[in-house]
Amino acid sequence: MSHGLTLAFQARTDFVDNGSLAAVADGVEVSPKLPSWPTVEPLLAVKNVHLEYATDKSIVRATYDVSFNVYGADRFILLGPSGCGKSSLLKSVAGFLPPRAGSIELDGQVVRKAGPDRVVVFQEFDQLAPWKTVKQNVMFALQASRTLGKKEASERAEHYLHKVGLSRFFNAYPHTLSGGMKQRVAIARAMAMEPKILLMDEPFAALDALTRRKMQEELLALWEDTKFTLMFVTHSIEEALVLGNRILLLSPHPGRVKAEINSHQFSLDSAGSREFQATAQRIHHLLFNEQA
Ligand SMILES: Nc1ncnc2c1ncn2[C@@H]1O[C@H](COP(=O)(O)OP(=O)(O)OP(=O)(O)O)[C@@H](O)[C@H]1O
Repeated sequence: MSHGLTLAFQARTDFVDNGSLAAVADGVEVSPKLPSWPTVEPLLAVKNVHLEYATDKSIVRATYDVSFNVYGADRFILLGPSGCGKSSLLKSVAGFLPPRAGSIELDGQVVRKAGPDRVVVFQEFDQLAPWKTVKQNVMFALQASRTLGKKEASERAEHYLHKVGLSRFFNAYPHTLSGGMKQRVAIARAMAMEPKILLMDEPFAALDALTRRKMQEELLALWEDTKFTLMFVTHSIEEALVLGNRILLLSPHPGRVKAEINSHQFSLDSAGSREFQATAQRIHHLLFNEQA
């Protein structure tokens, strides 16, 4: 299956990269100052964001001066070691964690709180209401957010449950589903909201390797189908390369931007290729501060 993006996309990502970032096309080149091309507005603009948590004893800095842009139909990956602030950035974009400094704008509007235009899928299998059926879980989000009335919510829920292969499970309760099926419900519920950006925080990390691979295939097939905008957190280099068209590399705690990489040329089929392995190796070096 091919999920590479068009040449137009390639040009776009190249000219919008910040010259101060190490933009590593194919994992190798640091971008020079680029020529002035027509401007394409980002869907999501994260500018100089510092994130902090105040605990009883101290202030924990989660990220330091992080900037990046996400464009429509990007599969944008946040990749970095444990504790570098990936989930915190996702939470901040979702509107749950206000930046200590800097700004986050979605479609030109400053993000100040959570909203139905940003929906998060988490890693945990207990994201679903256990007392509601699969279909009720999907409908609930649509109705509670006043996105749709009951009839339309029912139709939309069925539509997205079909898409994730759960047509036969509308009336099942979450405890009767496997981990992969629960994640499919969570994905259907999020997609049914038709958010401007779908936020995923290591959604497949708790699944066994075979199911994880299947879910990656399914997510890419969904993306081929609807070309939604995705921001996806992982600490797996392989998962980042397979799923993403652009990858932001973050340094260890507190997270800073190390580099931005174009990875649209890779697919699940290329995972064993020499180019894929070489790029994975270079990312590893970049992440851990070794000579690339
Ligand atoms: N609620 C919180 N209170 C205090 N500190 C927190 C809180 N949540 C996260 N942190 C701290 O912020 C930093 C970034 O955490 P975050 O969970 O965003 O990292 P991460 O890159 O997603 O890690 P992982 O890959 O392990 O999930 C860490 O030092 C973490 O201990």
